[in-house]
Amino acid sequence: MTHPWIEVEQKFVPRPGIEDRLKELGGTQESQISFRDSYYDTPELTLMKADHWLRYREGNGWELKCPGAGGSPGSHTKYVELTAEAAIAARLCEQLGSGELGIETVSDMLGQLKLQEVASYVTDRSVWKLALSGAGDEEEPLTVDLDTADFGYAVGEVEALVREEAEVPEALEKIHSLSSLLGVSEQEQTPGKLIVYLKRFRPEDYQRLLEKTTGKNDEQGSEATEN
Ligand SMILES: Cc1ncc(C[n+]2csc(CCOP(=O)(O)OP(=O)(O)OP(=O)(O)O)c2C)c(N)n1
Ligand SMILES: [Mg+2]
Repeated sequence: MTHPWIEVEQKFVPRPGIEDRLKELGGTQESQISFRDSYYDTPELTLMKADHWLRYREGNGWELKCPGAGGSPGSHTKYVELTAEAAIAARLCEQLGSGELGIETVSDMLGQLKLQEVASYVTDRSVWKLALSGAGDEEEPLTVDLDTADFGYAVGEVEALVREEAEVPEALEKIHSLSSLLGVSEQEQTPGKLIVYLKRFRPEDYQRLLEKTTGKNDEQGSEATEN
């Protein structure tokens, strides 16, 4: 079986003129897309509290982001993204302590696992690719996503996808270099769309998430602010 991708990313607040800056740095706009994400969890937010993020992305299907090994110090995050339904189903059973359900499609297990929709919104995304000068031809360029959610929140992210844990430090170095060229501060803690959505529209759930027991991801939770 192929390893799932490890997604290493840093979010930032897109400042005016960001597209011009990306062009100056040799970036090219790859696509402009629009998609709806619907996030699911138990009424107690068991998954999110354990840093697991289950969503249905229209056009892509089910996706589950789980924490990568080793934690995520600083302002970046690192997640393993599962997209194979059987793998997602197995991880959900494990995480929710339900034992084997004998069901391999996520839609069919929602009811038994008490998973319900907690957020749903459309994102307009402008996708940019940029190779840092000095990087070899064979190097994967970095991706910069400029997102605007339909509830009026804009956020950017610099992202690298790697296959192996050993590639994470190099990916981080590249992300930090590009972030600094884009004028993104190392200390910047920019919340993602879902966190801002919960804060605005599901404040009780947002509080529940903030009150989660101490763990390695608390630093992200406690420092998140809505800009
Ligand atoms: C306060 C706080 N913020 C973020 C997290 C982590 N987190 C929150 S929601 C969440 C899931 C949503 O991930 P995100 O990258 O923000 O979504 P999006 O950019 O639309 O998807 P992509 O196309 O990149 O796959 C995570 C990992 C946390 N645990 N606590
Ligand atoms: Mg992201």
